[in-house]
Amino acid sequence: MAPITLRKSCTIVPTEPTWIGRFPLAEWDQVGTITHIPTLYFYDKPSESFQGNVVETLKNSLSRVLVHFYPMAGRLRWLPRGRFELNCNAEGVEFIEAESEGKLSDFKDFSPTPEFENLMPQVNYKNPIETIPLFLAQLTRFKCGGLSLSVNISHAIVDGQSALHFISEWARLARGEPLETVPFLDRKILWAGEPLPPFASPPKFGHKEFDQPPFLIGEKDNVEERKKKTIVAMLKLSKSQLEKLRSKANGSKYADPSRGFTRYETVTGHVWRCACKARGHSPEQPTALGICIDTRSRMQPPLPRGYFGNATLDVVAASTSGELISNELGFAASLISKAIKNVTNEYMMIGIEYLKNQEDLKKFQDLHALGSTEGPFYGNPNLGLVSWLTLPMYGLDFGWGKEFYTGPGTHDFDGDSLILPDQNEDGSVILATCLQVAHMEAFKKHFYEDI
Ligand SMILES: COc1cc(/C=C/C(=O)SCCNC(=O)CCNC(=O)[C@H](O)C(C)(C)COP(=O)(O)OP(=O)(O)OC[C@H]2O[C@@H](n3cnc4c(N)ncnc43)[C@H](O)[C@@H]2OP(=O)(O)O)ccc1O
Repeated sequence: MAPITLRKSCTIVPTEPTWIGRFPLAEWDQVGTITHIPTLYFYDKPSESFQGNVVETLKNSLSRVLVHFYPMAGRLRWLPRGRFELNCNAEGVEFIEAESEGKLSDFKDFSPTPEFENLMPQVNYKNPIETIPLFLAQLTRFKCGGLSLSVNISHAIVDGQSALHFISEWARLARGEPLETVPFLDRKILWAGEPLPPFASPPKFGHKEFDQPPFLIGEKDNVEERKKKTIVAMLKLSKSQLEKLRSKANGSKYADPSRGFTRYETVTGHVWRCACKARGHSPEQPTALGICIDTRSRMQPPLPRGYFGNATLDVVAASTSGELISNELGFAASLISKAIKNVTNEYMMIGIEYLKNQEDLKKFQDLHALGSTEGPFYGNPNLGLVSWLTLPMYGLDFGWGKEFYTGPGTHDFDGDSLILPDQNEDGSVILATCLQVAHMEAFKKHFYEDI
């Protein structure tokens, strides 16, 4: 791919004074992925009808949106016992301008490749955490007049729902529209920095997600698996392939006829089985599947509209490869469905209480990007499949039209997978999966042949 030249980098601060001070974070902010998550938006050359200056439009609206979302302009600060808090100090976010000699058509299918790295603002985690911006954006202009906008947002501050809330309000302000949903900033609603209310009766703990996920039989840790070379594939399932899989799952004795399996349960069950087959596990191999749940509507009472933070919880479905493969698809889907149903208000509160009582949170933090060998690992023999099916992913219009392609940035950790709706809105879905190179071809074969 043609080289990309970084032209300018600047710090954007809120356009008005914002609240300054210590901002306690919730337990869910401080566990799981605490590094940045990149996403990329590609735009055709802005049409003549767009009168403004692209860079100035982006920068001005960014500084205005930061007034409402001022935590994004702050910095993290480590606390004792593997905890951290936010310092709301309005130090700002980073905005980078770059140029490419290439054309957008050089990207064949926009599958994340190592070249994507140059389109994304990089974060150096070797720098002290207090110096790292929580939001970075890079605008790259291509020779053909097309643009890419990549944003890289700290998962320690927000989950997918809140990240997309922030970005879409940024775009609204850029278009000259008012804010649609004022962010709800107070994380005390999730007991950030505060004790939980007492439980009415002694809580029953059944949280498998805090256990170490299984290792490959014969290995005493996951060190070797973490070192294996990985590759990403974007695999499309058409509407008819989805329907075929769903009727297969719903036709099984494990299906609940009153409800049927959802797309997520069906596809995730299928992916889990295919991964076990492709990895060539022995039948007794234990395997865990990580499921990310948005708790906003599951909490009692539900979290306020616009809750801005991390409100997701990871839960686990567990089985053995032999059980998953020898049983029909409905079996895998039913394990996923049960793990999700298990998440009641009490379950979530017990989980938060458990984290509050931990001596150190480091072992629950996924510091992949730091090359750490600690933190949960959902690579072989496990898998993590996050749904982006209902995230408002598409249609980011800053005034020169919607993007023609949006996608996740690079992710190169074995087992990390996402399922997202196809941008064409034709009822198909895309699985973005990262597996070991040694397993990917067999996985693809099963993924399509076992439908
Ligand atoms: C930091 O910067 C970032 C971050 C990110 C991204 C970060 C993340 O990945 S955080 C995690 C994002 N994902 C979630 O939060 C998961 C949300 N989904 C759930 O919690 C789901 O409930 C589930 C646990 C995955 C289970 O899903 P499902 O089996 O589909 O069951 P239901 O949710 O009950 O749905 C049933 C049925 O209803 C449809 N539906 C539900 N909600 C909606 C909706 N809002 N709109 C339309 N339809 C909805 C659902 O699709 C189901 O129907 P099907 O036909 O699909 O069966 C990124 C970028 C950054 O910068």
